[in-house]
Amino acid sequence: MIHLDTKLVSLLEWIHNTQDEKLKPSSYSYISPKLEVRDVKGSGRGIYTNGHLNKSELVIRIPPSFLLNTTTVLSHISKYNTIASLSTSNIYTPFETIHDEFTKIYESLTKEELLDLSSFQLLGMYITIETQRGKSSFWKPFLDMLPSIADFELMPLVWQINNQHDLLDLLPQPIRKTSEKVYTRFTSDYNTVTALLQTKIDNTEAVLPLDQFLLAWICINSRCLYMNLPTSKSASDNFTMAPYVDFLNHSPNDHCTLKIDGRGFQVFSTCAYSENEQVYLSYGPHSNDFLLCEYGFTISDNKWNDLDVTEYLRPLFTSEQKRFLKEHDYWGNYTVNKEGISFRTEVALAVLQENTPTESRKLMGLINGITDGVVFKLKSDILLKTILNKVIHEAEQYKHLEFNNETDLVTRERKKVIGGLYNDRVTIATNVLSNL
Ligand SMILES: C[S@@+](CC[C@H](N)C(=O)[O-])C[C@H]1O[C@@H](n2cnc3c(N)ncnc32)[C@H](O)[C@@H]1O
Repeated sequence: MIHLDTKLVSLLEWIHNTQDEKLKPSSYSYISPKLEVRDVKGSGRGIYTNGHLNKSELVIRIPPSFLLNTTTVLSHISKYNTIASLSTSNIYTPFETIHDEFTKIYESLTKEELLDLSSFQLLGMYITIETQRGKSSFWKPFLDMLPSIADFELMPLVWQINNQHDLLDLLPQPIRKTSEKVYTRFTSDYNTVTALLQTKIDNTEAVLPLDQFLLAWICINSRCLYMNLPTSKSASDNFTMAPYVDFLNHSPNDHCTLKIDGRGFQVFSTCAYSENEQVYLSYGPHSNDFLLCEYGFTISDNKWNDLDVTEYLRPLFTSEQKRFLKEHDYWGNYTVNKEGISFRTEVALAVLQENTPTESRKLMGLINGITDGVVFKLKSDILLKTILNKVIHEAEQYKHLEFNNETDLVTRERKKVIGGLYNDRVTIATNVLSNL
């Protein structure tokens, strides 16, 4: 039996709220009675079956009004604002509005200012504010169930915000770069929202504390699901947060599938389940490097792992070779995985063998798919062997981190995960080497 805590009970009651008279019975929220939320060691909460599930069975449906995205946020804000045109007719918003110091901010935002924000910025600001509004927020049952920052202690973004450079310095270089990009995205969003609020209020730091915006931003990043929205400006804005669906943990293999239509967000099983099985969703074909930087976790034997060898190859190109690669869109992102080398890497290794690549018919033959590039293979393999041996040699020096015995438990777990990333690198490099 699971312990259904009171917050979960409130969430379920809220999700099943049928006050929205515009909803037809067929589009009411639905959570299969054969599902339950349980704590899962090492991965927060997850969804389990408590009975047999058939293949292709509808297991969850969350109607549009309970999805948190630009459409619903703009509809809710427009209740405090004269920007009626931002409200969308099929979104239920409570008839009674509760006014407080925070809703004054909503009142003061113009349509242009709101529409200028990206989805991440708008939702980051909204979640940070609504969390502080407590009981006055329509979204309280959902916000109460979001994780805490402690759930993201493995995420390098958190180390960076806390200035833990000693840990960041231990990361393999390509992963540092990935994490740097996440940090840049975060700071840009935080600065944009802060700058906007500074034009409205005097106490921006109190309304938008860095740590709370950070948590909201990470929750969005790790729980958003992509769907087309009428209010989105770009493809990257097309996402939603979906209560309850967001308890699904990731597995590289699909165990359920999503369907999005006018009735909202629906989840169907893609295989039969027995009782007591965890129901997973694949977040995408993500390597451990990506999962750690974007979601704060890694998985063992991840079939999507790859090894980025760009930094080993980059210094070897002459300026002419570099220009050639750029012109043909093959500059950077050179990877190998357990299956072998990517085509980009194969092209890069071939280019290194041609002093005047623009004049090489062999090279163009390879790029255009006319030849199989076998003429380059011998030298490519020799160079690749040198690089992979270097990767292994470097990684061997950090692998021990996986078995560190730090007294501080958080540091121990963080170092373990770093050691695991080096181990992943050794595994891939060894695999590729054995096939050369
Ligand atoms: C969409 S949420 C899934 C529900 C989440 N476990 C919770 O407690 O709310 C995504 C987050 O769950 C955790 N997670 C998901 N899949 C995981 C897995 N396979 N192993 C470890 N943690 C996982 C990570 O913290 C990730 O950022």
